[in-house]
Amino acid sequence: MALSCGIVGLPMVGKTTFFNLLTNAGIETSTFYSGKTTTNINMATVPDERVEFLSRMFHPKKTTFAQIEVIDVPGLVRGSSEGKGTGNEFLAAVRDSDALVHIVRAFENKDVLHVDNSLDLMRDLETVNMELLFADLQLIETRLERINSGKKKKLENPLEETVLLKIRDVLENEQPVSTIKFSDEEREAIKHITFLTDKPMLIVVNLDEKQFTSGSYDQKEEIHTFGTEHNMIVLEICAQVEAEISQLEPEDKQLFMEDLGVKEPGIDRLAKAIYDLLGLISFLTAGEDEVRAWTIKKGLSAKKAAGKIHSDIERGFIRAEIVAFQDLKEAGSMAKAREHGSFRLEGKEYIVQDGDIINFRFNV
Ligand SMILES: Nc1ncnc2c1ncn2[C@@H]1O[C@H](COP(=O)(O)OP(=O)(O)OP(=O)(O)O)[C@@H](O)[C@H]1O
Ligand SMILES: [Mg+2]
Repeated sequence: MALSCGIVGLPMVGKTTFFNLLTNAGIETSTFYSGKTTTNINMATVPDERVEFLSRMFHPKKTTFAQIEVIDVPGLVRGSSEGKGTGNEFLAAVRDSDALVHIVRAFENKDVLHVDNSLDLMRDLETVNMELLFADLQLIETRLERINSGKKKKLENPLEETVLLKIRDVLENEQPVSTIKFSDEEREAIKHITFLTDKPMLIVVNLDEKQFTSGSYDQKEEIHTFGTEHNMIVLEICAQVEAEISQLEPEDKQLFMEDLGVKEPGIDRLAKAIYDLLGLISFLTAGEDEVRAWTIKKGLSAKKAAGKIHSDIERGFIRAEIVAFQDLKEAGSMAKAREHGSFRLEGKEYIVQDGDIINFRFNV
């Protein structure tokens, strides 16, 4: 299963524009708030110069980059607890995602209405965070009702109700679930429920061209302080211009990016931030058939990493033959890397490192 991230934010902040930028989906955006209720789901390719390098070296039949599933839901409106708006219902679509990308609007654009009629990043951030919190509260209420409706009660883990009540208290004090320390038993009792306010979150500030090139905008400091205090990465992008640039021919692309002062395209920076946030790394496999990047949790053993490719390789694992990407790149060819003694044979307990190029030896 691919890693997934859900894009949330107020209406008209550039969520779909950002989604298009990441996935090249070309979904129509508009300057007016249509109240559209479509959820867009598509895959974003994680750019990886190592894959490109290996692909040039091996000329494989197939080159496969890592992918991230991106889910774009309609904007959230304040007051879902009082039944306002429809966007909030669509949060169900992002409930199972691995991380949330929270877009806030900094861009000035007279043609695009702001739902609260003014620009205020901190207010907007708060509004959306509160909606996520309400959605979690609603989930708890529904669950508690079901438990207390009698029939189900004896089937459930008796601890579940206690834990839910504990979480409800925290949410009612306007604190996210992520602030709660659970014991292992408590985690176990609620493992079938996922909370939006428990998910790793990335803040993406959507700037206009002027703000982006100058690097300054109102409340910049506040938002970065908020990010630091809440363990959230803050990324600044100019979704609209970057989306336009991403449609250009490669040569023009480079030119316009330099013009805008973009050193790294939005998707590169987002992917890095998400990998960072979730503690992920990539290892690579390379051969004449396929060059491919695989995404795993940091700290995984070689045997477990093999299972990512196929359960047979995990089960029949013998050894992993590994060369670090950097060593191969410096050597220039597999043969040279071998001459330099850069190849290592590692056992099943070896902890896979980012950029390891691995050839698994196995026996089935
Ligand atoms: N960085 C930017 N600078 C200027 N205008 C922008 C920027 N990003 C997006 N816009 C404009 O804002 C408008 C709304 O964008 P978009 O449709 O992506 O928002 P949305 O958050 O998906 O809205 P909804 O909640 O209705 O789905 C579009 O006209 C888009 O071109
Ligand atoms: Mg949209």
